[in-house]
Amino acid sequence: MSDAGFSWNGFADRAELAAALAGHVAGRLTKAIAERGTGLLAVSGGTTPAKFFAALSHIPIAWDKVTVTLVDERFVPASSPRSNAGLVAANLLQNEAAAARFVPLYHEATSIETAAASDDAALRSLPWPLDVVVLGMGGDGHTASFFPDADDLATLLDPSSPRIVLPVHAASAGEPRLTLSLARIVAAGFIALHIEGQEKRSAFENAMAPGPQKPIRAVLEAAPRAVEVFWAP
Ligand SMILES: O=C(O)[C@H](O)[C@@H](O)[C@H](O)[C@H](O)COP(=O)(O)O
Repeated sequence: MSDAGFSWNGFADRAELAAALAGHVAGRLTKAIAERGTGLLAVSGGTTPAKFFAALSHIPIAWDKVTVTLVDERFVPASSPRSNAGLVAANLLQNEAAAARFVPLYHEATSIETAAASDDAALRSLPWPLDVVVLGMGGDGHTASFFPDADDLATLLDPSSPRIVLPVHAASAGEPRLTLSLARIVAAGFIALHIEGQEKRSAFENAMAPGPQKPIRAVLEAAPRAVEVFWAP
């Protein structure tokens, strides 16, 4: 299956997907390091990526030249079981990948707005654009923390936003979120969407069908290059 906005990569099982996606990401980071001396990777959290993270962590690339950050983060400390930073620390920043520099999004702040503003300033020094971004997707068609019920969703999805990090309030999100802006996500050299299971496949196909635009389709339509979808049953 292929479409202008995406290219479909289906796998027989989740282990095969994890190995393939890890290989693609490692290759893209190696190419970036060769071309510009550094690699910048943003990954998503949630329950899907752990196997992919483990596979990537074992691949011997020049991890000391790679900066890893998050596509989005729940407004919780790394010690929380809800923390994406905690997930990345436990599953990706291990083995060979332990040498990478990690830039988290969460830090204590009086509000999510204050945290997003200080993140926005702090992350400006990273070697943008992203070389690789790995997105997930919820059954409601959200990606990153672009939840369909988010306050001011239009700001989050603004492809011309000057912001790097934005605050998110969405009843369905569980807690306030910090997210990379769509503008930064779609500027990545390689954009992967990692989804697993029939429910997510159906949700993706529904989001691509004519009808009210879901956030995942806003990302695909704003991306200047096809998004590589990685799916296994
Ligand atoms: O913080 C998060 O939860 C993620 O960044 C989010 O965008 C995730 O990719 C989707 O919600 C899918 O989550 P699952 O992998 O748990 O289905």
